[in-house]
Amino acid sequence: MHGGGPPIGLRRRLRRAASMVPDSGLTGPIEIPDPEPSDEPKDLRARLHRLRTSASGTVRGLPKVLRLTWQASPVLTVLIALSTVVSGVLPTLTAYVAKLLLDAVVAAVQGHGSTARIVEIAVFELGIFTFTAVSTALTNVAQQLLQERMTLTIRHQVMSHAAKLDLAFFEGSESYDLLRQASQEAPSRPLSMLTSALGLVRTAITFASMIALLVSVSPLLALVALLAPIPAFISQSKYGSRAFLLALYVSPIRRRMDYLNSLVTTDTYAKETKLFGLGPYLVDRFRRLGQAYYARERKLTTKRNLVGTAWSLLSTAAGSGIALYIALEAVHGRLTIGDLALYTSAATAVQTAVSGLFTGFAGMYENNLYLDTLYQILGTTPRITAPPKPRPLPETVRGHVEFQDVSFTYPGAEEPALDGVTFEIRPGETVAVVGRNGAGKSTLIKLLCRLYDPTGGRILLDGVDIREFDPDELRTRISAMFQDYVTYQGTAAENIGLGELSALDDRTRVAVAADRAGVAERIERLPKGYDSPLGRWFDQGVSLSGGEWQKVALARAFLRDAPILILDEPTSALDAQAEHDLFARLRALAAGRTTLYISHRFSTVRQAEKIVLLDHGKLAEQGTHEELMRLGGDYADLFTLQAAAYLADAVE
Ligand SMILES: Nc1ncnc2c1ncn2[C@@H]1O[C@H](COP(=O)(O)OP(=O)(O)OP(=O)(O)O)[C@@H](O)[C@H]1O
Repeated sequence: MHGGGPPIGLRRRLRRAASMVPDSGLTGPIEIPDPEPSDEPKDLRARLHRLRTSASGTVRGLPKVLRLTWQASPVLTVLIALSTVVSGVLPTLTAYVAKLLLDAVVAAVQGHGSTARIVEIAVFELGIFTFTAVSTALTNVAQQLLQERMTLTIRHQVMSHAAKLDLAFFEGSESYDLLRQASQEAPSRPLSMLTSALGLVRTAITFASMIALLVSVSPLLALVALLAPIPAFISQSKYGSRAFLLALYVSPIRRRMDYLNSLVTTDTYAKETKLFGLGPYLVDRFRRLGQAYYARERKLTTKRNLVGTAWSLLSTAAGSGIALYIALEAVHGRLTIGDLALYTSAATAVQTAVSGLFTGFAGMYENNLYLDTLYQILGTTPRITAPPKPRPLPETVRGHVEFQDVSFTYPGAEEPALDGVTFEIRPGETVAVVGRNGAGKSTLIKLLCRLYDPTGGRILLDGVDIREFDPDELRTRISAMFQDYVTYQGTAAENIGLGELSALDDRTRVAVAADRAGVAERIERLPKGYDSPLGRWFDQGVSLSGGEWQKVALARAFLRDAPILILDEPTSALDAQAEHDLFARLRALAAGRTTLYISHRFSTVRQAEKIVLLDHGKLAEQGTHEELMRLGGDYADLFTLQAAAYLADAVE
């Protein structure tokens, strides 16, 4: 188990909670599972054991937190630690000075004390109050600054680490929550963890010094002050841990509520929700989920507070009994009025300290669980890395690509996406990959870009296994447009320039790339030309059509002067004319470059020098258009099917 990870019992319960909530966010039952675990022994020994396990896990999480806060700012960390110790002693000191003052006043009233002594104590008290105020202010400043520093440091760490992670991490289903939590929740956690831990230290100091002070007055009083808060402590620990469990159990429900909320309030979904009339259905589901969540929360909050109050009344009764006893003792002169005041403030302080101990620990425990996700992300190492001695890529890559018996199965998948694929692309050749949906075409491209490594076989570039190169360097020799290309919220020039960072500000190169993609004229017509912001995040952003966005993405791919060009369905959103123009230009563009494109449109596919047909991950046919037509196989069938549809339309 991870040092600070949830104990195994909790993990099991969480898994069960997750499995009890339906996978779909849209349908299925909405009830929340009961946070009370039923399959775990509830006797005292089992409870103590659970407490010990979670306590040791939490304590083991501390050094890592200290390292994080130290990294963020050593000065602020020391400042906070110092002020904690000081503020731990201050309440005891204040109580003691108050006792001295009272005793001095009583003595003066009885005629055997001096006013000078009272003034002396009052000045000392003023000093303590001033010191308390200053140290509280300093602690607040240090805490706020440290929080900001920590948030920046951790978000920076998560971002720079995420930038190095493999595509597999992002495409895996578990990563979504991890990344979201690490960037949204985790930054604030280390400081809360540290504050809770320091709070514990402070409380412990107050507690110990108060008890010591009480012992000096009367050991019996010290014992009673120690025992009185126990009932309150027990009820706190019971309901506090339940509240935490509930929070964890309802998080899948809250996530679903967030999702439903975004479906109704986000522009991208608005068209469909309106057309299919989903609004009332989604809103009602949100309402019912919210009700179930609230009902459970209400039950727990009410019970926790009512039962908690009942238990703490016991403590209060015990405390008041003692206060009465001291009062009577003071009347008889066996204790002083100052002792009575001291006991009153000590009893309150000890009681607050006891509940503080619990809250502090519960806070640490909870923070530690969140931090676990942070460590999990920071501990994930990319698998696709450069070999110890990467082979340098030649200055001019010829672009000779060979797939040799390449197989690939996605992590967690049962069926292979590619199965023993062997084919060759000669330098400068243009190859089209065709096949039905899910045949493995995009997977082929991901492997060539080394976004995944084959599970079997190898891919050669100019005769060298691509795993021998540094993947980052390899990727500089490849330019690609993916099926799900990105629409950046930036200007037209930036949208194209991101294809080659060194050319980001080179307006001439950007314009040439735009021209190649057939979008130059459209960009020039925009209000600010290449400086027009695209996308709706901007006040004056221009909304491009789907096909225009695709041309911008193509321009981005064309900007990079790489020996290998990969286009995954480059014309899916283009009109017939634009598609024709693009392929007419592609010939010139692809000259001297190895080009691989995926397309479902056979009119464009037939122009390729070689066509590769994938079927269920296997290479089924390859050759030129004429060869494959003569073969009369799957390609010929698909081509004829599409051509017949066009012809039928033409005849009608
Ligand atoms: N990230 C992934 N994790 C698991 N399985 C995946 C992943 N991506 C794709 N697959 C599966 O791998 C198979 C091949 O997918 P791929 O995207 O390569 O198909 P394709 O030929 O490009 O399809 P299309 O024509 O629809 O774009 C599919 O069965 C798909 O379900």
